[in-house]
Amino acid sequence: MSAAAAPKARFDQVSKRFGEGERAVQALEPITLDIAANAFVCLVGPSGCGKSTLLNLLAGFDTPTTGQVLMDGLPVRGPDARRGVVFQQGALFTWMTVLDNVAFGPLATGTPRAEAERIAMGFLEMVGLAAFARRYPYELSGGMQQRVGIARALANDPEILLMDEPFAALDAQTRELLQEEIKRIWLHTRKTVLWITHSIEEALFLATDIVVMSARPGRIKARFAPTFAQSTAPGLATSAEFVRMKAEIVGLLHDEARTAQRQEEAR
Ligand SMILES: Nc1ncnc2c1ncn2[C@@H]1O[C@H](COP(=O)(O)OP(=O)(O)OP(=O)(O)O)[C@@H](O)[C@H]1O
Repeated sequence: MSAAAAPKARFDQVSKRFGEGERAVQALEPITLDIAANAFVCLVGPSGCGKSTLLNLLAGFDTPTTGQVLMDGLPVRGPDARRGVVFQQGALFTWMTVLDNVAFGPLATGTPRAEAERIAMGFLEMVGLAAFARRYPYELSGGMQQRVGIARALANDPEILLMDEPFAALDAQTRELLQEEIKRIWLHTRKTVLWITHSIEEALFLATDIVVMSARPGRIKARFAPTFAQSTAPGLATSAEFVRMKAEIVGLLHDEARTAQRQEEAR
């Protein structure tokens, strides 16, 4: 019998507490979570349950209070290019062209300019923005800027993509189109992804693994393994299995959202 494949990333009994004394916030209870290589993991949970905290710990932006965060079995000690991060707002360099934004990572690691631009153009083509390479971010819509952000993250050839509500600021139509694009890119690259969303439909559409978190202090309440990420067929959201799973996750989140609301009111 073959041993189970080692996870790409692991949260090993990771907890996080912010601050000291009476004002301290226990953001995460000890959490153990494996992220398999090539998985598309979506974190869902009520506001303030610690989703961004978890993602930031894996990014290396912060350190756990207890436990450890591992990538390929080794502790994460700070940000590095093997993990690419995309935030809610693209955080592009406003003074650089789209091409230079995407070429920035390869240039920073010493890739000659011609080669860096070739790499950047390849990813701009992948997100459908090759024609906008010489434009500046302010000339692009919010959705286009997010696509540049994704191309920029991919250009660094990270082993894991960390996406903190990357589509939250977009309108519903743009969001749907970008979800299709992300699915296409994931099917093509099979990058390991950790993705935060408040949209259960988005999670069902994209994820191979949905992790439902409880209200703060964050714990893992349930996990689901939907199969819709493998399919680009139209009408997935109306299939019986999609509707059933969505209802189950909505039900689980309902009580947690109530608890989170009460916590907010008590603050
Ligand atoms: N740097 C910090 N200092 C103090 N408290 C913090 C800090 N960062 C996060 N918190 C608190 O930790 C808890 C978890 O926050 P986090 O941003 O991880 O939640 P989230 O699930 O991503 O929320 P949302 O869905 O609203 O983005 C919250 O109560 C938040 O106020």
